[in-house]
Amino acid sequence: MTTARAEGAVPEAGNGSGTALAARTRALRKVYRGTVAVDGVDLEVPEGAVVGMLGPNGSGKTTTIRMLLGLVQPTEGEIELLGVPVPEAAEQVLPHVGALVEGPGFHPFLSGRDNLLRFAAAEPLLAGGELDGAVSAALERVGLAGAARKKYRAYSLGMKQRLGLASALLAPRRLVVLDEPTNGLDPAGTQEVRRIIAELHDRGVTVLVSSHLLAEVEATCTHVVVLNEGVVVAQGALDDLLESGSPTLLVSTPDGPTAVETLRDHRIPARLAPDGIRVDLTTTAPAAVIETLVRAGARVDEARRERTGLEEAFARLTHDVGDLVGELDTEEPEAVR
Ligand SMILES: Nc1ncnc2c1ncn2[C@@H]1O[C@H](COP(=O)(O)OP(=O)(O)OP(=O)(O)O)[C@@H](O)[C@H]1O
Repeated sequence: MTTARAEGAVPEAGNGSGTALAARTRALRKVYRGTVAVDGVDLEVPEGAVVGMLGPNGSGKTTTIRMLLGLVQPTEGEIELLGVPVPEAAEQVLPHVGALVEGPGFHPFLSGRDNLLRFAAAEPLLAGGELDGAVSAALERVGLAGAARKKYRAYSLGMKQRLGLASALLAPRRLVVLDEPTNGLDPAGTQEVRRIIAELHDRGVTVLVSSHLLAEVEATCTHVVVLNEGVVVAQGALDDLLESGSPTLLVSTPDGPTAVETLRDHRIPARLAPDGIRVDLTTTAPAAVIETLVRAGARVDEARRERTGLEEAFARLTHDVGDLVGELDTEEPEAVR
């Protein structure tokens, strides 16, 4: 992780706890007319980290992010941004926080550039003489310089998303919060978001990014927080999460169902995978798995050890697919969005 200094001025208060956190919540809860959206979330976003927020639909990601930014009032709980409590000190801290959330309120009949100029004028960290330069730099950074004079209503979904990103980057930030930043972007746009996140990270800016794209999170984030039904089911360094799963052996075989049944008979947990079967190696060595299968007459085309992928860890934590070591489900695992 980088130790580079963050952009911009440092807010006066620090959290004084030793481990600096750019954002943290305690027992954060939100209930919407009987629906518990967020249920006691203790979030920790270390300074300088790129934290990916993952979770199935409706798990509370957007609600958590909107509470952090003061856009939704919590039912209960505490929030600190950059070491100071919000909403109490929101005015002091929010200028240091850039955000991309749904519905940023751009004017449809103004150009992208003029929309950004309006936003820039409201940035306490930008002086009047800096507005033009800040807007040009932000447009350049998100690849919109060529379409800066086009009306917002003529923008494609991807261009609108880029403009939202540009508004998050208008002023120097210490924390940037991005809710689904790659929504509506083509592969090139997705690549650019990845580059922008890496660039922010290099400058020491903390990034909190929600995403459904597990591969994206695996490629860009240093830390992960996984939400399920409004509850944090895992958080910490990405590498720790990836290492926490059981080692598995991926066996390519045309005899999947029989192979799984055979292994179960030998008390070796396994389940069907799209490309063969996945076998839990917690208590069994790969050689014993292969020998058991071959003896039972199952064809083994290939066998290789797998590092636990984020998708596997995510599925395990949110129970979106059959539990590898639990009751065997011979149906295809449900796809993870
Ligand atoms: N304004 C609202 N009024 C009522 N219920 C809401 C509101 N916003 C969210 N919810 C409910 O709160 C729960 C969490 O929603 P939230 O949008 O935070 O989840 P999410 O993880 O961001 O989902 P997605 O991945 O689909 O965007 C859901 O059950 C949702 O229906």
